[in-house]
Amino acid sequence: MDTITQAKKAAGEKAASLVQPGMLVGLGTGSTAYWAIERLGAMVKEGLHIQAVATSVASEKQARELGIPITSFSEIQQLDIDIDGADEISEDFQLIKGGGGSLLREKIVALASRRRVIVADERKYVKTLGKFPLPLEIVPFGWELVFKTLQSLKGVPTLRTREDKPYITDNSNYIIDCAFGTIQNPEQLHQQLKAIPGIVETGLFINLKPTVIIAYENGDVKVV
Ligand SMILES: O=C[C@H](O)[C@H](O)[C@H](O)COP(=O)(O)O
Repeated sequence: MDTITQAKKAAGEKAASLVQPGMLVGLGTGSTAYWAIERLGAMVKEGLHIQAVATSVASEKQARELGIPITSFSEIQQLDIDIDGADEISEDFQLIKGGGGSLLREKIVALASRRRVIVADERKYVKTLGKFPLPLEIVPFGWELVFKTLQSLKGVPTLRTREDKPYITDNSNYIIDCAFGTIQNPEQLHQQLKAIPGIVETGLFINLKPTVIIAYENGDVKVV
C-alpha cells in the first residue's frame, strides 16, 4: 500500500473511532471515506449497533456487503455523525467536494448531521479554495446553456464524461467541473451559481464547521 493510501486509511479509521453505539451515521463517498466504512464494517462485526445512510450507490453497496444496517430519510430525520472526504479543505474549513460525483447526496446528508467529520490526506489542505475545478451537478436538459452561462461568469467549464459519454450521477444528472481560479468568496460564488436554472447543487460546502481529520504521508494524523 503506498503512503497516500496509508494516510487515507489512517484518516478513515480515526473517524470511525468517533462512532458510538446506537449512532445514526452518514457514510461518505470516495477513496478516503471508503476506509471509514471498512472500519465501521469491522466494528459492526465485533458487535457495534449503528444504522447508516449512504451518500452514494457505491458506498451503500460497500456498507451492505460489510453488514452495516442501512436506513433512509423515510425512517429518520437526523444523523448523529457524517464521515466524508473532500477534494479541497481551506484554512478556514470551507470545502470543495464532488470529485467522485456524489456532491448532491453528500450535501443532503451533511446538512442532516449533527456532527460532520471530514477525512483527507494532506494534499487536500490548501490556503484558499480553487485549484480543484468546482463540481456542479446539473440537470441534463439544457446543460449547454448552463455551460455558456458559466463561461460568461469567467469560469472554464468541462462536461464530465465517462467512456466518451456524459457522466451520469446517482440522481441521473450530469456534472460540469468548472475552474474559477482562486475562490476568494465561496459563499458568494455558491449563491451566484445556485441562481442559474439547471444547476442543482454546487460542490462548495460552506460554513459546515466540520471536524477535519488530516493524515500525513509520514504517518501523523491530526484532528482539527
Ligand atoms: O463526490 C465525491 C466526494 O465529494 C469525495 O468525498 C471527494 O471527491 C474526495 O474523494 P477522495 O477521498 O477519493 O479523494
